[in-house]
Amino acid sequence: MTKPTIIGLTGSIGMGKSTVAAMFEAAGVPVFDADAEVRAMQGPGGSLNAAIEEAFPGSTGPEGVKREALGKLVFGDKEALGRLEAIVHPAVGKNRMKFLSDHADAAMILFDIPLLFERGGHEGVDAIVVVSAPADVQRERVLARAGMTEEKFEHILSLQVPDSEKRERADYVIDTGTSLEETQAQVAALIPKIAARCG
Ligand SMILES: CC(C)(COP(=O)(O)OP(=O)(O)OC[C@H]1O[C@@H](n2cnc3c(N)ncnc32)[C@H](O)[C@@H]1O)[C@@H](O)C(=O)NCCC(=O)NCCS
Ligand SMILES: Nc1ncnc2c1ncn2[C@@H]1O[C@H](COP(=O)(O)OP(=O)(O)OP(=O)(O)O)[C@@H](O)[C@H]1O
Repeated sequence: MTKPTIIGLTGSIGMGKSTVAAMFEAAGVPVFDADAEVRAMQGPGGSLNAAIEEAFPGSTGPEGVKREALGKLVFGDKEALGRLEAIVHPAVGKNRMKFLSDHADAAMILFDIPLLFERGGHEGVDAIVVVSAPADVQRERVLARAGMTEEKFEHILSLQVPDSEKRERADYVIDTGTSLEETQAQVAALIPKIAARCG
């Protein structure tokens, strides 16, 4: 049996990863969403909550991890973020391997991984797709989110490989600074291209 072609989808904060991943999924490509995995493992009864509570006392409750409060603790404190990542990332990696074996017969699968370059995940994928929009569009989108501040946004940006570098390292770039329809058309055109390149 041939192995599925693995697409690694990434992009900086607010660039449109989740939106573009949903477009791939609607086109029939199974999607592994790293952020969604984290949210599930940090939700009510989540498997990571006990370890996170131990490392960050008071950071969880019946609703699971208090994300905004934990974000305030770790975004701005590299050591604290490192401790959180050491709890979260191995669990995400394990789930990704399970997803891969569960979809071993798919022609193509997509990993939506915000920190693909930062964590070296790009080495395990067949095609890297970066979602990107002009910086002013990104800023406007992110600052419109509840609980977001200029300071938090700048700090998160400083933790991520810059958009310009991501674009350079991409096999394909999807522009999300345009309408959703135009982005959708780019996704529809890209799928057969990746199939032809990797198949
Ligand atoms: C600290 C947490 C609880 C805050 O949750 P919250 O819902 O407020 O923010 P959210 O997860 O949507 O992240 C906001 C933005 O920051 C980015 N981000 C999150 N964690 C990191 C990180 N470790 N390094 C760089 N960017 C990050 C996200 O990709 C997103 O663009 C959460 O981000 C978390 O658990 N982060 C650590 C796990 C992680 O690295 N997740 C991202 C990749 S799987
Ligand atoms: N052409 C477009 N393509 C993608 N998203 C768009 C487009 N036009 C507007 N948007 C909006 O931009 C936002 C992008 O958010 P999305 O959650 O997809 O980004 P993300 O990269 O997954 O964010 P994060 O890094 O914070 O998890 C959505 O609200 C989406 O509706």
